[in-house]
Amino acid sequence: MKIQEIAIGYISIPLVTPFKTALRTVDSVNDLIVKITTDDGTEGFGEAPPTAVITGDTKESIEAAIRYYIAPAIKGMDLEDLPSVMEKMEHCIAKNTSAKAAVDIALYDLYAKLQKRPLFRLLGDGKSDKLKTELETDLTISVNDTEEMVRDSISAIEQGFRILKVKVGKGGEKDVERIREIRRAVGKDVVIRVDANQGWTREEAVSTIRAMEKEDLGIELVEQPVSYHDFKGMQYVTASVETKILADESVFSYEDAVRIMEEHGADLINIKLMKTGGIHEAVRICDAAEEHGISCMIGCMLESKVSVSAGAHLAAGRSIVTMADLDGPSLCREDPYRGGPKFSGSKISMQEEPGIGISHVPVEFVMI
Ligand SMILES: C[C@H](N)C(=O)N[C@H](CCC(=O)O)C(=O)O
Ligand SMILES: [Mg+2]
Repeated sequence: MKIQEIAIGYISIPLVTPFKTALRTVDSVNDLIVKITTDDGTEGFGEAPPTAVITGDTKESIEAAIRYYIAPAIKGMDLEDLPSVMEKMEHCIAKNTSAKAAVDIALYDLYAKLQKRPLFRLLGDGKSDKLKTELETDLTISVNDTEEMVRDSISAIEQGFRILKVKVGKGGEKDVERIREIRRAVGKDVVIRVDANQGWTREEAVSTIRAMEKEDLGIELVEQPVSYHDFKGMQYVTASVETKILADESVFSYEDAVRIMEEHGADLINIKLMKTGGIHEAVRICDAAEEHGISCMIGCMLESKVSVSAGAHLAAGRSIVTMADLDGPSLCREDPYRGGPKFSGSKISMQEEPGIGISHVPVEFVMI
């Protein structure tokens, strides 16, 4: 099957509440959607968010990378030789991981449709007994005043979430207060993950995490305590606290992941398709993590159901993925799509439709 047409469009979905991290505040998802059609008329869909503060990718740069570099490089190629298509895409332009992810997701969607199999079954690591048909995602609690975060946490529990991903990174002592009050309000059985989004210095990270340990706040993990390029800082924090440290913004590529694993820059890794440039590189990271015995999370940026579903397929297929931060659709006020995994509160149920499963994408596409 040859790649015949590539088209792009945009989707805009308001969020239930503003999404606030140490890095940014946003109140809607505004993502590029890509549609790729093969010469037999099969369609595959992908998505990319412009998360400029993390990936460096903007709406304009994502569109330009696809229009002027990726599309001309891969049009006409045979999808059955997927590794060659991926190699061509990787080398036609450096970085631009969100643009690559959107195209990679659409290509994997098509590839699995051509095999008439759901993507998660194709991505399985051979341990068929480990394939998951249901995932549990956490829900993000934005960083705000403590009282508001407590209210949001209680509301998340009332909606059926049992795992909270609490955003901090805005003042160490204040962050300890935030987590203390949330723990007090939700009780001891709720899992609390803490994400500092690079908001602390090394010293602040260690003293803040130790304070949480001293108060026995029961934190499952702390995500990206320090700046993404402070590798020594990541090593220092990981070695200095009992709590597990999860690398997010520090790991984009396979090489980043291997360095973190071999040089103890973190205990765990958060794989996001928008950082890896899609499923192809993400699978390589899962393979390496398996070799090193390092558990992974599959996370998402502020994305809607097309690309978050692709992340769910990867999480379901790979046994080394033990945690899901795939709450993009839950943060959106509406679901404009049809088909694909079912997102119902904290539960994500995989379906047996071929490909990723998304069948209706209400976007005006323009051929490029
Ligand atoms: C949406 C997801 N739960 C999340 O928190 N992702 C962030 C980055 C999201 C963004 O700024 O778009 C993360 O894990 O750091
Ligand atoms: Mg994070």
